[in-house]
Amino acid sequence: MSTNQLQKIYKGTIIDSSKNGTFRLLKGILGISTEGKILFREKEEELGNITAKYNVQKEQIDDLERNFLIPGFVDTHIHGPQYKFMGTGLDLPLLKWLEKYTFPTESKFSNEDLAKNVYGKVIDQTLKNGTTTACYFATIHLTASKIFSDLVIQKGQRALIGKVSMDRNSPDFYVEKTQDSLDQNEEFIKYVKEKKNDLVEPIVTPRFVPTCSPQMMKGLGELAAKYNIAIQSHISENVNEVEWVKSLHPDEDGYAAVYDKYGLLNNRTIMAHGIYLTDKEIELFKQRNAAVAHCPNSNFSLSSGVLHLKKLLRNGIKVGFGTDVSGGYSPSMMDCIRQAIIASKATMFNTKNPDDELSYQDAFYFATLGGASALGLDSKTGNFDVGKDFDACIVSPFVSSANFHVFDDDDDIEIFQKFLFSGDDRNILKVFVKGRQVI
Ligand SMILES: O=c1[nH]c(=O)c2nc[nH]c2[nH]1
Ligand SMILES: [Zn+2]
Repeated sequence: MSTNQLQKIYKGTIIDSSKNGTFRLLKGILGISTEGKILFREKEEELGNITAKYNVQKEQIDDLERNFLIPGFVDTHIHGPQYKFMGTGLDLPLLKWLEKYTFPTESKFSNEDLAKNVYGKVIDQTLKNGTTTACYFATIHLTASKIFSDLVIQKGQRALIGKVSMDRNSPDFYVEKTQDSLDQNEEFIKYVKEKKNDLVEPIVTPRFVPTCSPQMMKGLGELAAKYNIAIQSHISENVNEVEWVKSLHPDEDGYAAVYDKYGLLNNRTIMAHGIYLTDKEIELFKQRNAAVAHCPNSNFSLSSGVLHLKKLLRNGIKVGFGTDVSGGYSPSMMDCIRQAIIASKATMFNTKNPDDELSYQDAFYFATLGGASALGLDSKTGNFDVGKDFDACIVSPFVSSANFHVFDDDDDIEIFQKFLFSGDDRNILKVFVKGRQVI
């Protein structure tokens, strides 16, 4: 291997999860290539051999000292435009919340200046919080969605972006005609694909069954198949929503069956929430190898309910974590980790089964590699396996502004837990996506 392929070596504490979800803490070295890929992941003792093999220069070695390296977070469900009202309007349950706050705000994204302003800020804010991959909903507006994709590319985040589709049961100021929507979706898909940016992809995005007619869902299923792209939507988040879907589709065998009928439930599908999925629907998810985005902050904030995460996992369902800004009030995946752990404890209070609790190690996995797998991106990101892109955060537990302190007798695992539960973006010093420093 020629020497110019090696860009940099990080030496120090490297924390991630293995493919099977095992928590790993390595005192080691991580080699990054000039293309931003991971060249090697070795124990520190190998530094001498590696130095000789790659003719490493001193200035190529970055000693992390007491800082540590973690994979960037993967937010599998976030609404870019809703960043505008994040932290407000959490007094209503889903359907009323959509009507009173969400649709009026999203409808304003016909304004390109507003789109530039809000989309720029949500990308900056999530990157600052260590989210290197985000799966975004935009709005129904084609131009604003294009602006969103341009900004993501410019700022260097890895992302899936969907122009939202909705042609029924929507206010007259925020609704599309079916064929117009399908045409504009196709234009958006082509627009993003033609950028040939290997970090950003389009994703087919029916808002949810109540706002999408059968013709719309059928057309979107066909677009996803034609362009071989991913699909995202919402499912079984709220009891009234589930009842509504039943009344709209009385002949179908459940909410998941409606998506399935229109080709929207497959191994590139990620559905947010899934709190009220029946056993039969979980089985259908399993058969289709579809994923669930667990959004605990939103589930609490909109009083939707508590997902029985471990039940999905025991049934072999792929799961990622999502902030669901702004049903969720935090853009941070560390908040999501904490709320997922709390949600699992709430489940355990009911079931009395200690195995229903989520460990911090597992929560960290779902916020990184688990999310990448749920989005079909695990060959590229999610941990520090050789050959993947270097999507990472350098974390410092020692910044003076931090929300916690480290004491002399704290070991690495304790320091990591302090960061995970009590830390925040002040501890995230640098963020990289495919080797490019984006923060
Ligand atoms: O949390 C949610 N946020 C939304 O914007 C939405 N739309 C449909 N269902 C939804 N759930
Ligand atoms: Zn959502």
